[in-house]
Amino acid sequence: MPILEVQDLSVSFVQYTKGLRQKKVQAITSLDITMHEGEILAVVGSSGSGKSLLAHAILGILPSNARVSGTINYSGDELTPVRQASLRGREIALVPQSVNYLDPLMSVGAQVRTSVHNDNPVEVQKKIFERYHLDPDLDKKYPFQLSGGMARRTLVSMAMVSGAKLIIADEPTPGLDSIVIKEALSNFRELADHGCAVMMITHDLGSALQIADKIAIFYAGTTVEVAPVKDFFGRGEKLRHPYTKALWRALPQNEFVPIPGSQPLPNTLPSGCLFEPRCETATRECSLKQPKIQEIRGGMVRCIHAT
Ligand SMILES: Nc1ncnc2c1ncn2[C@@H]1O[C@H](COP(=O)(O)OP(=O)(O)OP(=O)(O)O)[C@@H](O)[C@H]1O
Ligand code: NI
Repeated sequence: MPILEVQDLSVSFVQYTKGLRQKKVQAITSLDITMHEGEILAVVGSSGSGKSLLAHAILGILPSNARVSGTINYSGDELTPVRQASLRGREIALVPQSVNYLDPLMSVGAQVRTSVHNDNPVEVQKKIFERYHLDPDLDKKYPFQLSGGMARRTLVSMAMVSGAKLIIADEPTPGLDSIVIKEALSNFRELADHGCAVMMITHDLGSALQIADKIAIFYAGTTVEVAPVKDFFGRGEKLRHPYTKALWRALPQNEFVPIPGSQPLPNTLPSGCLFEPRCETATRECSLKQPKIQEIRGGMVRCIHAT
């Protein structure tokens, strides 16, 4: 049974423009994702593709003006707002993208200790401080006294000690030095090898391929492909979606050619396939309606021409 199953998730925002006129911003459209225990799934997509919103939808921390539809199941049962509140920080932990999520009024050590649920908080906090090269003196300091890197290491520590079964790490490593990044990534691998499911959100396909088992490619608020890491080789012959192939070929170690054009904005989405305006292999049919996600060769893809 999957630990997490997101089906047909859509998230939109109503914005008021001049004269109280309403405008709908469709940030996530019909998004599907499945995760299993012991698995690291990397969610890869460019800025604005909906990665953080997916994380916030799973944790139940979307802003109040968000309109949500679709279902999210955790361990076989629906994640209702009540369940989200009771599982948050315990069974489901977030490493947030912004360091502003630290509580400004609580000392750093206390924040890490309150994240420990199944063990001795004082000992666990000491150990994790050592592991992430956080000075013992930081215990009594407050978030505003930390550098950006220290704050980020604190956030990663909090998820690591939580004992969560599902960890969602939203861009956990920017600004960290390479030793700490390696430590954090090997920690995620260790947790996954002990049965935890880890969702690793990043815009960097190259680093995602180094640690994940599966890659979900996001584009303009939906999953265009979910592929096992082993499919990323050569010229991308095994990949299923034109956007995934283009991203793979755009890596510096491959052809290093950028993809022309840009991702559509949430308030001007095309009515057909969201990638159609930039797709070299698009046909007229592609512009008519958004293709459904389908299973092909052990992966998922949203393209009518995929084989
Ligand atoms: N509160 C909000 N009101 C209106 N639009 C929003 C709101 N929050 C997010 N959006 C829009 O939803 C889209 C997806 O945002 P999201 O933060 O999930 O992107 P992301 O993939 O995490 O990007 P990044 O890599 O920059 O963190 C963006 O276009 C953003 O402008
Ligand atoms: Ni984000």
